[in-house]
Amino acid sequence: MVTDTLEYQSGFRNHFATEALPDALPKGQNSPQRCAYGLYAEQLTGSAFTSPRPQNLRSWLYRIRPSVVQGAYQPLDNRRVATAPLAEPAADPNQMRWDPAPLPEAPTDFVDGLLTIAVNGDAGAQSGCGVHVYAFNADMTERFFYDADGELLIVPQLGTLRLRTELGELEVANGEIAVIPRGIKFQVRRGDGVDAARGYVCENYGSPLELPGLGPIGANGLANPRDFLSPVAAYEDRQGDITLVAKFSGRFWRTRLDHSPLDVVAWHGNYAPYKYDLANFNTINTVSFDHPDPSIFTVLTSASDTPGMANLDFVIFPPRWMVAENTFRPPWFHRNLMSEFMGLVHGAYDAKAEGFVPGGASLHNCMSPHGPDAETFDKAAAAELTPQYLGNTLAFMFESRYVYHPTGTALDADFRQRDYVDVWSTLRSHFDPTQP
Ligand SMILES: O=C(O)Cc1cc(O)ccc1O
Ligand SMILES: [Fe+2]
Repeated sequence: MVTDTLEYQSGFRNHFATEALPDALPKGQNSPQRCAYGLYAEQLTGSAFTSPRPQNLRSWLYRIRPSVVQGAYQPLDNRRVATAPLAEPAADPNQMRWDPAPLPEAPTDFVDGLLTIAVNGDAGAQSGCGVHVYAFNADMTERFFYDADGELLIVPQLGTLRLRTELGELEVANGEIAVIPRGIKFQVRRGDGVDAARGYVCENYGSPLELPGLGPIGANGLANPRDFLSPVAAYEDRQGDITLVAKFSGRFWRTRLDHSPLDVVAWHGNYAPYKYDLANFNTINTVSFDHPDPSIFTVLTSASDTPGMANLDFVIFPPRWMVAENTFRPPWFHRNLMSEFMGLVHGAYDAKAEGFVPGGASLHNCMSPHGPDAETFDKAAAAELTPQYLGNTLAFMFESRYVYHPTGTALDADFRQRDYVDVWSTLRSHFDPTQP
């Protein structure tokens, strides 16, 4: 358990410079003949060297030992985590919903507590994503992890997380998110007083998440850059019998280290983990009529090769005023090209009266019809349209141009709601050709 308060640097993808010891960062250059304190310089890139400047991501790490000091990797069995493309892709047009994944009884850490719900695209082609839930009750102490297949967008639902990364530590609570860029080594512990933790992870195989363009909204709004927080350098100089787990090309691997990989004394650059408190989202919505498209709630987006068609959009449905006049206010019935995975961080979601609970999930794939359940429809069609504050709510969506393939484990899970489609079955025809 960890109790200290952490320090952060603010700004989305800023060029940060941070050192845990004075003058550990070289001045005016990246790779001096000898680094201060006997450190090794190591560059970590998150883009091609030749990526355009706005997409160019790299950091310089000054560490006690370079990352090459490691043993040989051996395969590590992990049947709970899958990667796209699946050997037997199983997408179907049914609407799907799950209760929260059960919390483990036996000691289970974050890596062992991951369970894949669905994947899309092709990790090897750097497109699509994997959607996992995690449920764990043990801290990683001698185990560290990195993911070469994608960056990890972590959405806690139960229990604060302490993310100990090569570039420093972050604490992430319910209502906040964290992003660990591809390749960064880290371990996950529980925050102070947390017994068991649960939440969602989107493993983005595609281009790194960035802030959406604001178009006519202007220079401010939605997620503002200064609210994104990255850690300050923090290192441990610790020997031990350490295991480094890697997710590489769809499989898990492990190697031995005789030291902690969290040995970066100083770093500078724009490739770093970050966190964001969703309460800082400047929500913009209608003040006249009709329910806007949910793209207006985009927090972060990962571009695909086709402009406007995201590899992945991370969208939230935050607390907000509903004031639309002469309007059916909840989400409308719809069928979309984009595929939608949803989760609930807390409270209730305005399209579903029952059954979609915090920690649960739903999947509405390309062109699968969905929308308000029958109870929500009846209430909203009759509601008095006074200004209404939707306070206790925080849902999110991982929306993608690529169809999600649920894993066999998710399809067969006890916590899958096999009768989900019935939430719409009592919607009856009200049609009367004599009543305009
Ligand atoms: O399906 C959902 O609940 C997500 C969603 C919300 C909304 O307000 C409009 C469209 C949409 O897909
Ligand atoms: Fe939808």
